[in-house]
Amino acid sequence: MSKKPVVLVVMDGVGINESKYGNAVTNAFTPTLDRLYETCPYTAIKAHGKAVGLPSDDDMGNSEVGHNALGCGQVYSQGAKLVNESIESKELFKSETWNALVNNCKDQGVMHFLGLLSDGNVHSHINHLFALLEEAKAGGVKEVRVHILLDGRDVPETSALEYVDALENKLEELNDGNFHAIIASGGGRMTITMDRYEANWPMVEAGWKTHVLGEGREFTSARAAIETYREETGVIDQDLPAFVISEDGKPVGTINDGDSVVLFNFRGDRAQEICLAFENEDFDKFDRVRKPDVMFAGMLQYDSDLAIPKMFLNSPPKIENTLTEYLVKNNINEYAISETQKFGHVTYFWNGNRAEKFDEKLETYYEVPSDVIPFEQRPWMKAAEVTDKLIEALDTNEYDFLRVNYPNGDMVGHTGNYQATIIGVETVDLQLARLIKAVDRANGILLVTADHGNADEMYEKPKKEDSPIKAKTSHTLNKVPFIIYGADVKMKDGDLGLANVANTVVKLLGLEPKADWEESIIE
Ligand SMILES: O=C(O)[C@@H](CO)OP(=O)(O)O
Ligand SMILES: [Mn+2]
Ligand SMILES: [Mn+2]
Repeated sequence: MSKKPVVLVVMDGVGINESKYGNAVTNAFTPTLDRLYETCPYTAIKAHGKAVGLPSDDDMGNSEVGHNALGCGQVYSQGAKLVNESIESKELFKSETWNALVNNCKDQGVMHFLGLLSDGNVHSHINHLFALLEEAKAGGVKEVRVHILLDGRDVPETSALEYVDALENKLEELNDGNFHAIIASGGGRMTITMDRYEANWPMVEAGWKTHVLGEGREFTSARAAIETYREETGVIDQDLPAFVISEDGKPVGTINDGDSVVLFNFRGDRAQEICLAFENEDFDKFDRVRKPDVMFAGMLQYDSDLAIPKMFLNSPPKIENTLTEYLVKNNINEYAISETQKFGHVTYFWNGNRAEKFDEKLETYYEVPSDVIPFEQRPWMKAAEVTDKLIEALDTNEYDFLRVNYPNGDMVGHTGNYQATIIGVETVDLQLARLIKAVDRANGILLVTADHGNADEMYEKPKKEDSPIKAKTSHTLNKVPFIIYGADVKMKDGDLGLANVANTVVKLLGLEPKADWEESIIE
């Protein structure tokens, strides 16, 4: 077996885009990446759509599906697709869980729907909410409250009103003498409720106050809240403050004993914390003030090892037979590192949404705490600290396979700040330069890739030639690089994607490629 350690770098959100327009990758000063492209075998691989198990090729890639594909070598139907199918076939509404939720609240209580309101299809889809509303009415539910998280991160940065209007129209169409559904609360997805990896619990606390307790600045409609906040703050949708809808000085939709609550997001990282707040008896992350006795369910089970949440409307994809599982069986010693914002990406998503390790001895995780600050103010994030630790690990010569996620291209890219994103990409390039030296010392192999694009397209495509520049905050449909440094190998041509990486790693580690995975990228 080869003794060369393999180091894999995920440059989160760094895709390949031929156009230089608003391209914070090609317009950044990246001497290291440039040198790698000039001197190493490389190819471009798919990171979006069907290649990563999404419903269609119009779906941009994202970290969950990207890391799943990288870490398991197979293409699984992902949450977005599974939920579409179970809604279309009506399986979801025949489920015991759905019927229990409806029966729980139809005579006395209220049904609450909470989630991200857009058609981004990364965490949720507005059509799923519409189907839930229709079926709640058909099932005899009389009172419904909708708690909306505004997106602007998977969809254009100031598009919230389009989705709010669409929802208000839907509610108007459904409301009659027997059915009464209204928006009750909301706020930007980066200010309340949707924190991840315990980076910022106060965000979840703010969400709890808004949705459950009905405490916060009051407005008569979601539109009024959004318009007022936009005027007062000038921030984009994801950062809009929280709001509570009230009538005659009273919030219209607090969450109370006997109610049913459905979190309609299907992706797990940003869904788990609020689930814990609803479900855990001995919860200590913040003072809930009041914990209503509700029937709570998620669109999916977000973590099946830890059973979060306990009730769910769809089973998650059962991702099995992963790279880590195969490597630890072969006694390969692994090391995984990132900062908080992407820590679960290189551990939990990488291992097929698995929180537990396969082998405590052979898997080492290291998390560098992220800043809690808008990342356009610190586009370098914790990249240097992450590299320090990674180099330290590599220098021990104890690890055979090391992986790292640098969040900069993505997390800074999502702010829509072009200048900061260029600095983010340059930061990653600087880390690659440091890593190459350490890889040389270890006589190792360095793989450089990404999970999807983001920084490669920082401006929306102009509608007309002279349209003003509009920032783009979402991921892209572009391919991502796959570069191999330190090994004399030949790349295959053809239609390759993220799922082809696992067998490539296996080959470079000198192991037998797995026949039931997508083929390796190298001959
Ligand atoms: O921030 C997030 O939640 C998503 C975008 O919705 O980004 P990523 O998939 O890169 O984590
Ligand atoms: Mn990502
Ligand atoms: Mn992202």
